Amino acid sequence: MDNWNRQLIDKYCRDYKVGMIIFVHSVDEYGIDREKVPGFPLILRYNMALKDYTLNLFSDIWRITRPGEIWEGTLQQDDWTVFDFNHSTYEPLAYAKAAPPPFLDAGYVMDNRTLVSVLQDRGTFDGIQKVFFGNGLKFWLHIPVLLDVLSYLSHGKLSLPLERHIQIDVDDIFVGITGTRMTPVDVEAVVQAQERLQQQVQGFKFNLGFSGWFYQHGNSQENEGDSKILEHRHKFWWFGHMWRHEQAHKFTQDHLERSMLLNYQFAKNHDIPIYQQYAVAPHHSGVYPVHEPLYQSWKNVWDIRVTSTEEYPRLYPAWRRRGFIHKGIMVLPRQTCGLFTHTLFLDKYPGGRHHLDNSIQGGELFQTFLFNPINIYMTHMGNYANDRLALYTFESVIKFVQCWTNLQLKQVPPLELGIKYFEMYPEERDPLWQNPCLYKRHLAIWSTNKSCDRLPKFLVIGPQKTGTTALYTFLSLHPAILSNYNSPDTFEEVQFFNGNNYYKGIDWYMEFFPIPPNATSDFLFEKSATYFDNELVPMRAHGLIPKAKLICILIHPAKRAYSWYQHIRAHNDPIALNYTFLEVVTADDSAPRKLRDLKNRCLAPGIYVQHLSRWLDYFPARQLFIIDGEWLKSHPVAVMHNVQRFLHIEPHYNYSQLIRFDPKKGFYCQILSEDKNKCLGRGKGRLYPNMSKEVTDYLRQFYRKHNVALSKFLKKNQYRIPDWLEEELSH
Ligand SMILES: Nc1ncnc2c1ncn2[C@@H]1O[C@H](COP(=O)(O)OS(=O)(=O)O)[C@@H](OP(=O)(O)O)[C@H]1O
Repeated sequence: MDNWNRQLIDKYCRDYKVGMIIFVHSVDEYGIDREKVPGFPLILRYNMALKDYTLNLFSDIWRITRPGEIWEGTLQQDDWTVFDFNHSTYEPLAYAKAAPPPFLDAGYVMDNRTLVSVLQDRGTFDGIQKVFFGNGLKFWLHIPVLLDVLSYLSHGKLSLPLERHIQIDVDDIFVGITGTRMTPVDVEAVVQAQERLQQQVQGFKFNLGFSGWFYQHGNSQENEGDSKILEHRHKFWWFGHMWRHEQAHKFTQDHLERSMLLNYQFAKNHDIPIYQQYAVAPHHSGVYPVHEPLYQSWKNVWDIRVTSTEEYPRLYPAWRRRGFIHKGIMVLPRQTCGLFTHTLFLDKYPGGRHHLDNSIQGGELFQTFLFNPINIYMTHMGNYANDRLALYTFESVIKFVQCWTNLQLKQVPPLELGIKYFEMYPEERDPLWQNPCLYKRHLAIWSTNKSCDRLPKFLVIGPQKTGTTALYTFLSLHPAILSNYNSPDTFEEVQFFNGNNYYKGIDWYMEFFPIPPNATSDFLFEKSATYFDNELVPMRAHGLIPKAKLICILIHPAKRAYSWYQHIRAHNDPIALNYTFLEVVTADDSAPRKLRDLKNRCLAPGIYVQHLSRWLDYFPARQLFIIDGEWLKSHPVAVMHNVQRFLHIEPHYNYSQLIRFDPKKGFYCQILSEDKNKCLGRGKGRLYPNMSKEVTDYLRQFYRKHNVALSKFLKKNQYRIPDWLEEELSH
């Protein structure tokens, strides 16, 4: 780094007490095995092979990481950097011994001293705290160390809690083919393992999921195993499934409720304690993508409030899994423990036993514990039978976690866990619905009678009062374009992606669309003029219909604001009736709150550049078409020609045969017959006085900088500049 930049960074770090974390790579140049750091009493020694790694017991950095153990044996990489220093600012964080390099030169002399592989600089030398890692994060122990370093250098701001909540679901406790199910000795082993785990995980109990129909469906020993489980039933938590383990998405609510009721009755008959308000669905089916009847049946039969899945937003990558709340049911992310329905024996473990052991000893499973304050795991009954792979896995990883970390493991009932999760991650409460057809796994657990063809291919996004209804009407005249059905509340607008309708889910949304007779050539669409300026809509629309095209209309923002004011006056808005347009747009901080709110609702949508940028954060510019609203009024035939080209729609219609200017209305209207037109209602194309010069000047000033920015934005993204904007900027 050149000197000037380096000085700037150093000053920044000193002034704001910002620390540095430095990963030092060994120099890959023959003959260079050590270097002095210029200006520092520090020497880097390169390309070392190390063994027997240990942490400095006396460092005050440790929070999550627990020092005191030795990671024995030779470490994998042989290009470690170690640190020699000569100043009290330095304090070792980790040490190791030198291991013989893989290719020994003649005359090689083993260095038996303790070598420093992670070094803290307390900042007394140059005023900046630093931590040097003599290698990257491939060595597992550097990951918890890094977490502690982050916490330390951020003065506690970047810290994960020490508490780790754990829940282990044993799914399908009676389900499994003969020969793979639990026998009485397996059940005893589970009970004993649970007792051991209770010493390490406060409040621990296995959480057993059952489908009653399968009870006593194994061989005689396995049936005894089933009875044994019930003998011990009060030692566990239980959660209900479908009676015959059905995949929820294939069934109606009626069927699901009957199935759940049978299972419920089974639990009652066998005195199984079910009071946790938790359930999971076989194969994640119906949880996500959401099958509404499952949620409803859960509520009706079991009063379920919490569930978990690996499928939201997608199975891979596991670290991106999130939760959401739907219809009052908390859906928590479930973690991967490395055991699946089919992994029944340790020697059949995919990739071999060492693969599982690596995952436990610092690898994926260990890191899952490390990074997630809340962990829900699931395995199936078969992994508790036979060689009891699940018990081995969980007991080993918990032991490992306790050996190398200070994490406090505990378990709380699922409802409490759900509440805790969303207190920790409130931003995850709202779901982000995605298109089930874009992911094979989701498609496989989505109802076969649903189809993504019932989702729009394009959206007219607004903003309000720019001519969106006229465009909607003109579009609907095209034989290959099908609009949504009307909503009883919001008429031709569905208003799904903004506001509370979004929480009703995608089934609700799809009900607004016909099943297109020809899915490839037909274009479903909807227009909701309030989409344009809503903060959440671009993200949500992109989540569900990322390939959709978008159309928006821009008129002069002052004109738009005035039309909107007239619109809400016509709808008897008390504030708009009480205040003139000038009073609304010039309301300052001392004005009543309701007036200020109205002003904001009136003017904010017209800051077009802000909203358009947000849309382009999610959608590529080529998917968005911008119409000059003045042209839509005066030359709608030409505009519709361009819209059809943008949509690539066939057949290409000449709109002069469909619409014509109606002198009485003063706008273009649909041609019904030679002498009859059908125009938009009285609410569109209202008559009202012109804006006063005073308010025109005021708004011109108000929007000036936004319009300048808009023009730059449009140019940058290769859009045509609307005539009204050209003219505005020429003033
Ligand atoms: N063909 C045709 N017929 C009638 N009106 C037309 C037409 N083309 C554009 N306009 C202009 O559309 C304005 C209403 O805009 P919107 O339909 O977007 O309003 S809304 O947001 O849906 O309420 C409406 O605004 P006002 O003039 O203020 O009523 C019209 O100027």
